[in-house]
Amino acid sequence: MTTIDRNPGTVLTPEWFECIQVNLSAAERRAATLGTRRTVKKEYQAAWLVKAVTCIDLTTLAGDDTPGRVHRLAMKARRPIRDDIVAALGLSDSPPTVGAVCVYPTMVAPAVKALAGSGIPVASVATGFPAGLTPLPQRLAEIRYAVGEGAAEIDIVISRAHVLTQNWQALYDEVKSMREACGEAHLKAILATGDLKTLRNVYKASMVAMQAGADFIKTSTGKEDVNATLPVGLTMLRALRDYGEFTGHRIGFKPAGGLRTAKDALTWLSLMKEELGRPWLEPELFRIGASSMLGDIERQLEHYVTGRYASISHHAMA
Ligand SMILES: O=C[C@H](O)COP(=O)(O)O
Repeated sequence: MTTIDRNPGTVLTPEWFECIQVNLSAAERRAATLGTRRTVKKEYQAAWLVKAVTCIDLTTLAGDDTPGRVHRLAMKARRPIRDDIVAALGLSDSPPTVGAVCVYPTMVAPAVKALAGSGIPVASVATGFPAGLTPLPQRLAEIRYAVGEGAAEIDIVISRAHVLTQNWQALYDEVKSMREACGEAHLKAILATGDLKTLRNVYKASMVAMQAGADFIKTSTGKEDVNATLPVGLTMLRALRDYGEFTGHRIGFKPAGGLRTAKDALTWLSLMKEELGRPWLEPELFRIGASSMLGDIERQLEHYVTGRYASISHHAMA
């Protein structure tokens, strides 16, 4: 795995975002053509789908999660594609694994245990996920708990109120304190973009989170009414690119929520490649947060190697 230098952040610099304008119809137009204009076929599509698998944060974030479910998910994370398909793809020497397994804090320990020796990191949501409305000291304590249990990545949620009231200093201070609580664990800042009302707010929140030291910016919790959309993704990637131009730092991106199909994976990979180029097609800089996308990808790969579609019930549900 390539190591990317962590984002040290900057001081809060409103000049980088306060006058930003985002053209909604241009963003929507661009998003609408992405899945049609650029299509990858046959062996290229298979290669892209394998790439997508390596970038998945395989997720379970349900009230009825149990150590047993997390264990099963971890086994799927180790072997996300069936052995016969992997063999037919010629990948048996280095079978793909997923980018990470993402769980609630109390499920970190079983996940770490089940993934021991695999090199697959455990990501934990924290900070009062999904609403983020518990008091800050408890939110920071939750990060420290998850890190103590062995989480290598922490998916924090921001206080949407700070964005909706344009209180950039409060948002910056919050994310910076969370980054400090993370220590060596990487911080992914979930902006919950479906709650932020405008693309301008999405751009500004992205920029403030990066200035406060976020290693990744992530669209959604999967629990908002509207989760990852392409116009939002495009806006966040423009902020990420601008931040890179200002600072020289590469920040990761994670669309999440409602992404279910192989086609979704291909579309988001296309967006990454067009906006940021090849370096962002690696798990160090790109993750897809998904609880139920892997089954469709495996099915498409099976079709590629056998020429037939298996029933969806033949594949694992993740
Ligand atoms: O962070 C990941 C999301 O919670 C996953 O959302 P999903 O269940 O809609 O795939």
